[in-house]
Amino acid sequence: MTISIDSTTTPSNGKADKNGVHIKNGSTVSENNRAVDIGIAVRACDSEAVPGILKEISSFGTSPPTDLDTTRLELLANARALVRALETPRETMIKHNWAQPGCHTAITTCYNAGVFDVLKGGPMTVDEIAKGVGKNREVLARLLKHISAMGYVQETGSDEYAPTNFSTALTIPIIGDGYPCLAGGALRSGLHFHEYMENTNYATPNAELGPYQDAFDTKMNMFQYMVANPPLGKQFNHHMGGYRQGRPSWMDPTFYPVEKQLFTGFDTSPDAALLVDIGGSLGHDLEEFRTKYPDAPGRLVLQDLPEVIDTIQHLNPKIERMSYDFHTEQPVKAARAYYMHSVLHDWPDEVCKSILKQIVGAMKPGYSKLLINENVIPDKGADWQATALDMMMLTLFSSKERTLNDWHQLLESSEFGLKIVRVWNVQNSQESLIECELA
Ligand SMILES: C[S@@+](CC[C@H](N)C(=O)[O-])C[C@H]1O[C@@H](n2cnc3c(N)ncnc32)[C@H](O)[C@@H]1O
Repeated sequence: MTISIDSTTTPSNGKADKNGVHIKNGSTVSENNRAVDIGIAVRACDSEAVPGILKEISSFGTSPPTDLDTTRLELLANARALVRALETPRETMIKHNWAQPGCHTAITTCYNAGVFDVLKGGPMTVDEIAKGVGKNREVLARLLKHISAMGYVQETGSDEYAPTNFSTALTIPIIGDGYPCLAGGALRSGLHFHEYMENTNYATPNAELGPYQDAFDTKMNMFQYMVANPPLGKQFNHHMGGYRQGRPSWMDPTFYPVEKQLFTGFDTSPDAALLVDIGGSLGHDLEEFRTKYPDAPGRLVLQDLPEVIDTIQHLNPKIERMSYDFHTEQPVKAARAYYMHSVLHDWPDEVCKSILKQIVGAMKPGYSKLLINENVIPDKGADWQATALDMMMLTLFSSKERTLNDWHQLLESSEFGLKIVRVWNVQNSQESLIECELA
């Protein structure tokens, strides 16, 4: 069967451009669709691939060691490939447009209502859950039904649910807070991005008046907006603590030889700084460093905006808290290493240069290092988590996850006199450690 779109019919409140493309509310529909048979939308996306994927999966045996992250990730990649191959395009389209956004909505609302905290003691009925959280039963029942249909809580009876490891993990604030934080202070920008691009004729987004400012009708950047709209700021800081859990960490000896690169040759004078974490949020990285290297010499300094530093409740007393705006003079001079984790990706090159200028001004030639913990997007075969983050950077900050070439261009720009000494990485890590020194 062939569907046809009547080329003489323009949507009543839409318009057609000179290519015959219908434009309505910022969306476009190409008339080329007329050539495609609807049958393709209702058959498995790639039945021919299914036997090969199943063979690959069966090669893992009946009880693969899923505690080994490499095995687990390979199996997961195959399982995802199997789902994509078996789903029809129509099903995938419905999943993207109804099921996944609906699931995010349902989880966010239940999370804010405290449902997952109560459900931890389950199985329990919706009546019991609604009573436990003191909220409207009718809506909770519908939200839970969708979360269950998506497989994230377990249905144990009619309007009765049991927790899963996923729903229980949501009760840890650094895991669960990502939902209300992104729902309230971020995702709107992505939802309106296509309109922003249409309105700007697909120009590279502008950082001052970008998609975020457009969608949120604000002059603030995302950090400022979240701080100005509590509890988004606090939730964002939790999210920063959560997204990195379980990933390979640069401070592990198999990733970066910390002792050889940082401790050897360290200036042992009393006020010498070992590591300055710039834009370090609540200090999760320095906490991890302190735990992994309890006898490390020198000061550990945590720097972030005062609104963030002032919200820190628990921090190892050996870590110094310092309110600092990274566009101003770096107060800690000649540290062994200045460190930034997921900071430069938030900003376009011009803003990064302002941040880098302050660091370079404080570095001691032949001694100080700049350590950047970020994605280095490969030319081929990029990881989906890294490209997902790139979409966030594009729509939230008009910035990007950088390729190796991008990093060379930014960091080795002649105005700084920096050179990349080495890019460190390990298997299964989306992030790298880019080690720089003054040239
Ligand atoms: C994406 S978060 C990364 C946080 C942390 N490094 C991590 O990886 O979990 C970026 C951090 O930069 C901080 N930041 C934004 N603007 C800043 C500024 N002008 N000066 C200092 N820190 C800033 C934010 O408050 C936030 O904590």
